[in-house]
Amino acid sequence: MELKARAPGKIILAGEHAVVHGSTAVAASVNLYTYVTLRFPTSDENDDSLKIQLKDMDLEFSWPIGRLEEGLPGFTSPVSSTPKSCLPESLKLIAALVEEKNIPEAKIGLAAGISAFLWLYVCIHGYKSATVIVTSELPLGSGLGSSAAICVALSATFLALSNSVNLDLSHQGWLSFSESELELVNKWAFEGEKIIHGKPSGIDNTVSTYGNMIKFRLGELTRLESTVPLKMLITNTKVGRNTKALVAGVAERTNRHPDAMASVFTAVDFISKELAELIQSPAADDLAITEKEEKLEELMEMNQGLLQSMGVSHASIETVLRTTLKYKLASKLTGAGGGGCVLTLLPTLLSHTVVDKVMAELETCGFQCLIAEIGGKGLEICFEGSS
Ligand SMILES: Nc1ncnc2c1ncn2[C@@H]1O[C@H](COP(=O)(O)OP(=O)(O)OP(=O)(O)O)[C@@H](O)[C@H]1O
Ligand SMILES: C[C@@](O)(CCO)CC(=O)[O-]
Ligand SMILES: [Mg+2]
Repeated sequence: MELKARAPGKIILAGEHAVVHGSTAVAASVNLYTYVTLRFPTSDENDDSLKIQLKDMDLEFSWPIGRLEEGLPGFTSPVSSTPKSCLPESLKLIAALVEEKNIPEAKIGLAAGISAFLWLYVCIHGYKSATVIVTSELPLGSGLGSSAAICVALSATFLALSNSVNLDLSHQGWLSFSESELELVNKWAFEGEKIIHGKPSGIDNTVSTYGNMIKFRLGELTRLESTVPLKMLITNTKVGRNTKALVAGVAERTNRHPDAMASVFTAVDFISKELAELIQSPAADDLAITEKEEKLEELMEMNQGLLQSMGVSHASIETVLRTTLKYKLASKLTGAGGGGCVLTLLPTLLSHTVVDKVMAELETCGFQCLIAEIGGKGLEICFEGSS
């Protein structure tokens, strides 16, 4: 039996980092996906190992089942219906199993993703042979939620072939999960994100699971329907960074300046709530849309200023801000910052010539530009051969 899942990346329109500290944030899925295929060997294949193939990087890691039983004991009767947190003792055992694979130094960031994979798999399927294949359209570690997308896609394939989910195996093409199944996948994916991020808010896995646009606060999501088209230019500065370290940096700054940072988080909360109201309020004509876009630009600028005061901007992000401002366009970082991706609102009436010019200028700085569709579908699965 072979099954494939795809889970989208995301942009955060307002509220990253502050959301970890209890503020509201607004996020939307993007039409770039991580794909995970799960295959159990047939009895005559005689394959007694757990393998993960990272196709885009031409890497494969594999553990004999006996090595998993010995290195990560206690999973002879796995439970897929109750998401389990990976405690520090188990994380140490997993780290040892990953270390044995001698991941090339330049790709060492992958260790976190491989650890999340091992945890989710062993919790849900125990010591069962399988091959897992991963491909992704998302840049890794760039603020577009690659860690959440892989955790959602892994959890979905593992759960779909467990006894916690009932699926129509004859369905052709991409298939959505039921609400209760999505909730279960999202909870497991959050456990994976905890391994990668340390202290995630859960917004990234939630928007990847459910898709569309959401308002999120303290684990609670509200679905949003935008009345404006919302076209965003995404500029990848290609400056590598790691969400776990950036989230930890904001927590340290909060410990040093608790009152000042509490005010920053409160300001972000108001910005996110206003932004959510704004994008949902009716817009009768072009004038109303333009007015909304202007307000949205102001909120993005204010949020960026507050992200700077949290210490998560970067010289490359500032270069994008300065460049887009020359064309009177507003931008903010998206995701964890420290490099990674920047969003620029492209107003509805903006001419193609200006868009082309700004993109060309950003690209001469060595950045990569893309205009992604936002607010599309969330997690979907498909039985191989039918997509
Ligand atoms: N396709 C993938 N294959 C293997 N590991 C992956 C994959 N996608 C993500 N990861 C893991 O997630 C890490 C990147 O996660 P990180 O949270 O730092 O960035 P991000 O999720 O892309 O951005 P943000 O959290 O700001 O949205 C990678 O270093 C790797 O460990
Ligand atoms: C930086 C952060 O707020 C968003 C990363 O996309 C972390 C999180 O919410 O888990
Ligand atoms: Mg991430």
